[in-house]
Amino acid sequence: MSSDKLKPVFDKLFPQIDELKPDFINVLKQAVEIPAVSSDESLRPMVVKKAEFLADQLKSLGFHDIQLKELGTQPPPVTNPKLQLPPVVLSRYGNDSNKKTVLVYGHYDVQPAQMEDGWDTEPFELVVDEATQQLKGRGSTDDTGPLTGWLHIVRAHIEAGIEFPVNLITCFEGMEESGSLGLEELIGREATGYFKGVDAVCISDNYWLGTKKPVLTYGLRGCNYYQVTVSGPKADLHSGVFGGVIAEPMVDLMQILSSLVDSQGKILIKGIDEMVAPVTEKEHEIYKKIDFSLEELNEASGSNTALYKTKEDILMHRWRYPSLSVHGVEGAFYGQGAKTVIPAKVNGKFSIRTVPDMDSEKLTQLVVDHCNNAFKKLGSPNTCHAELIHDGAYWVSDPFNAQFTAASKATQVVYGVEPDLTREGGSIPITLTFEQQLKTSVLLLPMGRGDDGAHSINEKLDISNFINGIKLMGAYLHFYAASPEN
Ligand SMILES: C[C@H](N)C(=O)N[C@@H](Cc1c[nH]cn1)C(=O)O
Ligand SMILES: [Zn+2]
Ligand SMILES: [Zn+2]
Repeated sequence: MSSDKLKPVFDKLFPQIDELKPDFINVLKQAVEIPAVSSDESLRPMVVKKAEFLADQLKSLGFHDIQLKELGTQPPPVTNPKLQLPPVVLSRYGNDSNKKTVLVYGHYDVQPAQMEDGWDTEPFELVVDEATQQLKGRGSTDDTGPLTGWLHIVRAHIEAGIEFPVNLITCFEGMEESGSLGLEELIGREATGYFKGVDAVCISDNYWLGTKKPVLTYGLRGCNYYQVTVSGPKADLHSGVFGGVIAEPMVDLMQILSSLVDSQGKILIKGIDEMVAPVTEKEHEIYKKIDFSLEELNEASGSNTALYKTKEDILMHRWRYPSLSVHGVEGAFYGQGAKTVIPAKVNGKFSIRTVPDMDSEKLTQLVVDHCNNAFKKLGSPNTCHAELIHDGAYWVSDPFNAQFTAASKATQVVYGVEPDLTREGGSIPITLTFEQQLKTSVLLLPMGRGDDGAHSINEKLDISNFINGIKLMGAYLHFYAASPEN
């Protein structure tokens, strides 16, 4: 359908969204205040509380068949073997057999955040910064802001008296930041149940490449997350008494971790490069068209530490090559001051972003063998164990199908430009499962910008991205509803 035919709808809908801005920000504020950190076992009740908050919101908007689906206990490694996974929030808005059905996925869990990390404001308080016109707080862009956008677009239709163009199903999970544990099985179970008849899946959980140009995303890297544990003495020890006398786990761990990747970002584990799909001639054309620069990367990272200088190299290393990042060490001294301790047991955490055609199981075998060999070479009397914590698949799709066409038209209406077609360096582990189990296409429709600081300190969402992002969701649903194909 042409934009002209939908103009009367947008002329009513968009001013309504503008008018509801304070209410939308208020709902986001309440949601951000719940510290739903999925990786912190002690905060699991908060993750559940946020699911209940969302269920209440959905109920008040008239969503029906709202279900908090339990996923059972969290599999190891976990401290509390009885720890329950947070529920998946399923709900429906509309049930008209003449309309298409769109499933929207988002995650209500967030990454950890503490003032000590260097935040300027309390991470679990949404700060409306009038000077910068930004919303600041953990989850503002990843993914509480975009997730609540789906609720807001329903509210705007109700208030404006506009018929909602599709049947909507929500699938909001609370474990995305921790590997989407349990969700794959739920989708398998519900493919012919709750999710029967889904025509398309839309996910708003990634970011524009830069800060100015909207994008639609057709690819994600996967993520295999590992921990390597080195254990020695029974308890932490005094380094004056035992230093130089016993083998230190932390020293062993540092050597294992430094054998994984070099300072140029080259992965040193043998056999990985051979699994990566070769670069094609045609591929180079894709990078040329993308609006991005080294300067934008430097601005977003707040540094001049880029490993690559050209746009093509940067994009290829973000999108189509694997990377290995070392995240941290559990069990080691990390606070201020000068504690003279020898940690007894340390877990090094690292992950590998995966790309076509890497095989997750084969990769894990290579990683475990590499860590065991690196440890063996040390001749240490300590013990070492390397294991996979979770894995999530990479995903690449066709960016010219009916959903992408609808979203491209919507972007032109809302932002006045044709979006760039991008891939994402991050991961949304469940994307491929939706595509395969529901046999539908998946569209990634990002709301925030590349400099939003997701997973970092001072995470923000520009108010204009929040409001235009909600308009974009609405326009996409209208264009998709009117498109002749699925
Ligand atoms: C892109 C998305 N918003 C996100 O942040 N995903 C996480 C998913 C993940 C995988 N393992 C742990 N978390 C990410 O890319 O890190
Ligand atoms: Zn996310
Ligand atoms: Zn995230």
